[in-house]
Amino acid sequence: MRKKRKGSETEGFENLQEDLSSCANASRSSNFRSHFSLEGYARLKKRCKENDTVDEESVGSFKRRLAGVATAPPCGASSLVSSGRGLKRKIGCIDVSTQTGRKNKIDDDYVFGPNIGKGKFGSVRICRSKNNGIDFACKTLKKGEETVHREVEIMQHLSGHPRVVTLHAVYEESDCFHLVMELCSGGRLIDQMVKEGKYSEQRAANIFKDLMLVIKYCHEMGVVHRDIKPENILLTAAGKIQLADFGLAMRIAKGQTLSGLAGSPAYVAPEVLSENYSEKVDIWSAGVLLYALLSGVLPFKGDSLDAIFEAIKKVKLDLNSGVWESVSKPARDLLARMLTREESSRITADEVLRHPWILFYTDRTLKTMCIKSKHKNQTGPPPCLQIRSQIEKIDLNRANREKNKTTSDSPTDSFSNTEEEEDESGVVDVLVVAISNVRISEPKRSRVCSPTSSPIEQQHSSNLTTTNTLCRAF
Ligand SMILES: Nc1ncnc2c1ncn2[C@@H]1O[C@H](COP(=O)(O)OP(=O)(O)OP(=O)(O)O)[C@@H](O)[C@H]1O
Repeated sequence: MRKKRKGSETEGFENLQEDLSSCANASRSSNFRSHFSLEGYARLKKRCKENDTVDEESVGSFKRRLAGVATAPPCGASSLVSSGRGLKRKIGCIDVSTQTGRKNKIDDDYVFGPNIGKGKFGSVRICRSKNNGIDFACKTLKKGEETVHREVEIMQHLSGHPRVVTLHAVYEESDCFHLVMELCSGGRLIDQMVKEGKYSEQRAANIFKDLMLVIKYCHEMGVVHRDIKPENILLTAAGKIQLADFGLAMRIAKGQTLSGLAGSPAYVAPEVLSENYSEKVDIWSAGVLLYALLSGVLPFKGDSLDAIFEAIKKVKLDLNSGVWESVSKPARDLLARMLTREESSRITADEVLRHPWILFYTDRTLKTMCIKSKHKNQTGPPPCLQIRSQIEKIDLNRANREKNKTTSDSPTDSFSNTEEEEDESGVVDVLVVAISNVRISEPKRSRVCSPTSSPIEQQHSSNLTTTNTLCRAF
């Protein structure tokens, strides 16, 4: 039987109504806002319960809070720690880092600059090292909630991976922690998505592969992030992603399940709503993000939290019509495998990374094909170049179609189906060539959707035309 662990994340958020209205407002300016607090919802639910059973609930919630602390394995105790980088980081875990901080005050070592972000638990400011003049981001977390201690500990545990925001130092004061982190000066992925709209498949796949590599790393290190969303994906100056905000992250051992309501509504997995879940929730959330990258809209929408949750539990997505007609079948196949409601059938991070769509669209695969083709003494351009130029042509055609759609007032000016179908079959052909040129492990059939027909058909039916005023799309 799986052990259950309860987080304390159902505590501490007062402003559900404020969250709701700010989300509604945000959805007017940018139809991709989706991230009002799930904790607020939990709190509201809890408050209703409290009216009936005040004493019982307060004792219960206190116990749950304690359980959240007590069950998080201490540094170095996780059974899931793989060798290498993570292990090295774990040796210098929170105590050592905090001790270093205790010798000096943060003002001795850094000069504070402007605020660059504000989160639930504190602010983020730029700070410049007095020692070497390098700029960092300093997140100051007020003590009190045990989630704060957990965030510091988990960042220590994970820091060192190239796609996790690096934690350089922790300074502890009587009432707060200062986390000195690598500065991600490229902003947040969400802002880029809002600005640029939907992404080409190649671009989406390259961003997404990096995200899945870091999610896989977290899971191997026994950590569930629980809040995967583009707001928490930062970009370096070079445009590479960095996973940030481990404020809701939890340690999890193999076979354990978690039970606290945590996450951001539009991205939350259905099993979180039943309060019994595992690290697979991150795969679902990443699937929601992939859907948004490829289509420009969020899959699960509603005018209230309850409506969003109903959609997450019940709506069958249609990946066959509308915007999806110009998205390749392998991309839709991957999405269907990630947005599978049955947790045990949902693909793992490793399987996502071995999916043909990821393998095909990421540069490494194209390079591999180039190297292979060199050895084959073929005449004419190597297949990788043919494929690359085909992809570029397809992306260009799509971009042109989109441009024409937005600049034209007349519906008759839109591109014909024939053109879209050509692109579609082009992509499929390209993938067939690619797949035949590289060795690809198929995701284990037993772990993915039901065996009868295409998982895409089984998973989805049209509901995307419903108009919502909240969290519509971006
Ligand atoms: N390392 C960093 N480099 C640059 N900006 C950062 C960095 N870390 C955080 N920020 C900025 O500060 C904001 C808030 O940070 P973060 O999400 O970690 O805080 P939080 O309190 O957990 O937020 P939330 O309320 O969204 O959960 C981010 O959205 C981002 O804009």
